[in-house]
Amino acid sequence: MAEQTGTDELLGSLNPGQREAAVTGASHNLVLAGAGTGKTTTIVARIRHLIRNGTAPHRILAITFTRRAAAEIRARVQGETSAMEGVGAMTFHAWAMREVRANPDVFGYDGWSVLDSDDQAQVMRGVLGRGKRVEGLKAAQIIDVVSFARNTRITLAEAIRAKFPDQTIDPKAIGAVVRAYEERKKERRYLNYDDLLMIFAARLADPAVAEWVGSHYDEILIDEMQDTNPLQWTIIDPLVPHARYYCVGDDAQSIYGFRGADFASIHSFSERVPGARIMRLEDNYRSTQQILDLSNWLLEASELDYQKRLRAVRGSGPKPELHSFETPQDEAGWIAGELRRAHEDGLPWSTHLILVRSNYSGRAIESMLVENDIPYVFFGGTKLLESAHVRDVLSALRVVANPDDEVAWLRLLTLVPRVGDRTAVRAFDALLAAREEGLSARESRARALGSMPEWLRAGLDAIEDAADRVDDAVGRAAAMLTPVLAHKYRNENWDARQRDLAHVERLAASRSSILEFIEEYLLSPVFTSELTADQKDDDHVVLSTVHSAKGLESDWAFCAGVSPGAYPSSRALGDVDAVEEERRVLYVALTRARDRLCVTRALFHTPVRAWVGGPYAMDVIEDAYFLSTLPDGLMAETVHVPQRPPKPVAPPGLSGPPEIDLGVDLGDLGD
Ligand SMILES: Nc1ncnc2c1ncn2[C@@H]1O[C@H](COP(=O)(O)OP(=O)(O)OP(=O)(O)O)[C@@H](O)[C@H]1O
Repeated sequence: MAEQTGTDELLGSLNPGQREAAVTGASHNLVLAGAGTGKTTTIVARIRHLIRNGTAPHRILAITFTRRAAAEIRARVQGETSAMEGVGAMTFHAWAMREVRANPDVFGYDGWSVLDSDDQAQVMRGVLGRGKRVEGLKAAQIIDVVSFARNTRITLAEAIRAKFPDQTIDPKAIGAVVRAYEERKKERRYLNYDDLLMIFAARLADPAVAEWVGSHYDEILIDEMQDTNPLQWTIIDPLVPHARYYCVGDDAQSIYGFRGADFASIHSFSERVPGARIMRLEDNYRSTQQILDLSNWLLEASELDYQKRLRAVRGSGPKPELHSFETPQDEAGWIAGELRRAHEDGLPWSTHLILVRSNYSGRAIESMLVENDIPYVFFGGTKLLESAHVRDVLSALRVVANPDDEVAWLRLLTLVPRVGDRTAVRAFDALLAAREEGLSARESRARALGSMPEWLRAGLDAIEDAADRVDDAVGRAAAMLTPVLAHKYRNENWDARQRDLAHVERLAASRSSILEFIEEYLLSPVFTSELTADQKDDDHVVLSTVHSAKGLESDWAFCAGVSPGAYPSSRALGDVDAVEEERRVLYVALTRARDRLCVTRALFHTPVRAWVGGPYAMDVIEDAYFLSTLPDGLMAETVHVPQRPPKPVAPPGLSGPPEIDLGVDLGDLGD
């Protein structure tokens, strides 16, 4: 294809390398670049450039890693002009879901419902409870290893060896359990996230289907290419002859290996996508050179050659700070204090980003932010559709959308006062029997739920009547269950939970079916605090797990919990690839700050030693700790010794232990 020539004002602000990457005329392209070098900026410029040169927005598809990234690309492409509206931007799962759901004739599986990980574990527990056992593994671990096998396209036996190298578990027992689980899924018409990708990929293997799907798009852009896995490649490969690919990635930011991502695949990109042009960007526009020196050092300390040395366009700034505390509480308290001080000095809350390793470690910071009245959004906190009260309401919608959905039925039925597990199972069996006789869903409910309160049947019928107005259906489900939920959650913040239900109703507006709505938000979740922040003060601090921090940046970034046993995680020790992935997690965290980077850690706290635990001794953990070889001069170090109040000394007249009668007064029992 000839190089395109139309211009967009955004192109004028790019450097020559970025500009070249944005206007490339090659059919397939890979932009391979380090943190903060403008990959997202370049994708946005590319899409705008394509549209200016005549590509219809709806023929452009941008695949992103999260819903948030998709929304950002859409917003930045559109800018002020409606001419740019209509670009598809979504995750791989959302894309697969959309194609599969929109074309049941091509893909099948109409009316099958998608389970999230908790529900999958529930189904697996059901299988394990029926006499099948795997010593040493929990339901969720078996689900994980199956998913790993499918995403990396290896056998279950290989996945078991990779995931549990030191454990003596019986692979045959896992095999038997997994077979039973798969049968159960089929009976109940359940799909999981991987199934959607597999259905899409399996049909794309038919060249006629690939040609047809490819004909919907002129260009498919993929962000965060380093985190694509072999299963996703089975979707990418068949479309190579039919669409143009524009992929963007950074091998040093690959942090999803544990889910099967294979960053090496971007090194063989030009073999997999013949004729692809590879372009590199090296100038970092985000951070000061001192922040990049630390990040560069971290990568250079690796045995792998990442070939990355970031240069700061912005020049110098203060050294990154390293703050050591006695306990995680001291650490969180100091961060909250810094934020408050900065705010009092006139800096907006949005100046700050706090990065944590896990949801669990985020909670300590979260409670400190609440205590200090600091508005925040937590990317990585509770997912809206996974919180208990929302799942309760969704169960009523799910049984209407898929009457075979056992997990949802049992959840719904056990919400009914005085209905326990046994009664719920009996009612479900009666429902199945009625359906097997050929009764409709509504007739089956009328027959099988005879002993249940009238509101349940009437409520489900009302939801079914509104099934194609999904927000109305959500409203009806919430109204039906409000009395029981208000009681169930009476001591657990019911008011806030009710607000979440109103959010769910709002999100459901304009969705075309219950299943589509639920799947969309299960596959690309929103966090509860994202929704409440919309309504609250717009100015807020962002607290994020590093894994949810892709693409984020801020003037000040606090990387919390950078302690021995956390970087690398002691669970990764002994596995070279896993330790390397831990390095990249820290690299992503360090490269988020523009001006001030504060790395914090709790060093002397004995419970930390107890938590890290595992088979490794503390000296092994300390040796592996990335910052144990930190050269002098890269960071400004402060050790915070807590100021404990002095112990009061008693005057001499008060000393000498008195003898105190510690016995209880027995009253007249002693007589
Ligand atoms: N040519 C440029 N001139 C000025 N600023 C730029 C330029 N390119 C990018 N930037 C700015 O640099 C910052 C980083 O850019 P961007 O987020 O696009 O990088 P990225 O490569 O996607 O980063 P990461 O992979 O680390 O998330 C942004 O604030 C962006 O506005």
